[in-house]
Amino acid sequence: MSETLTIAMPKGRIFEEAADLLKKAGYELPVEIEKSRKLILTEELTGFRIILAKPMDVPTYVEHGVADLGIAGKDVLLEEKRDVYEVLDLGISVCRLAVATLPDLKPDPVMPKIATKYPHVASRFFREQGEQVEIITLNGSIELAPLIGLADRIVDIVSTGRTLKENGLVETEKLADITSRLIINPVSYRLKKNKIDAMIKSLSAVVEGNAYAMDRKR
Ligand SMILES: Nc1ncnc2c1ncn2[C@@H]1O[C@H](COP(=O)(O)OP(=O)(O)OP(=O)(O)O)[C@@H](O)[C@H]1O
Ligand SMILES: O=P(O)(O)OC[C@H]1O[C@H](OP(=O)(O)OP(=O)(O)O)[C@H](O)[C@@H]1O
Repeated sequence: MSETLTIAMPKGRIFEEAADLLKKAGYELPVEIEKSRKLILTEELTGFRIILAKPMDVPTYVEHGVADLGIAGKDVLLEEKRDVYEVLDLGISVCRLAVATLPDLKPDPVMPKIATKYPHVASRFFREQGEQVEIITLNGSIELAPLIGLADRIVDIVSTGRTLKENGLVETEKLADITSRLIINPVSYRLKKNKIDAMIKSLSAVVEGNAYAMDRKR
């Protein structure tokens, strides 16, 4: 039997763009993937197996080798620092990690509070800036924190800037540009090198084609 490749795909907003890339690269996805509640799906023809995971958990599945490959946001990789190879910038789910605040807020002069879903990234950033802060970890709706008096600033994803604008917040610093990446388990890469290299090659061609099309649009 030919060896199976298992890929951890993030549910949620990355899924559609990632699925589109895979299809364009010649990897058919199981037909039921759009409407099923199943979390493991196999493409019958190729034996290609897909597990559907929370975006933050994708690197965990790949590090432990239960998935050979995965697709994860750079934000997640910066936060988690897992033992995986990051082999390709897929150029999808483009956004940035940034600091934002209310424009007229008087920050706590002793120990400003920073609300975020990315406590490690935020701690590193403020440590490097030489600023002492208290990190408050939240799981979502981060923009709420300064509005309700829980934090002085936030570190969060900004894409269109609409969420900041509609909540009267302003971006003050950028921490990192973010896109989704293809990650690989180091052992899988040794054992299934040919198949994985073939996938990297065909995905790279699609990513390059997309970037070229974007450039032409500008
Ligand atoms: N507004 C956005 N625009 C573009 N990309 C984004 C945006 N927000 C997040 N992302 C990227 O998409 C990834 C997944 O985001 P998503 O909101 O689906 O996940 P999540 O917030 O971790 O999951 P959940 O909402 O299920 O808890 C992030 O890790 C980031 O790389
Ligand atoms: O700049 P924008 O285009 O407005 O996008 C940014 C928003 O998108 C993400 O939130 P998400 O929708 O994932 O919800 P969450 O707050 O529950 O994480 C992020 O956390 C911001 O809140």
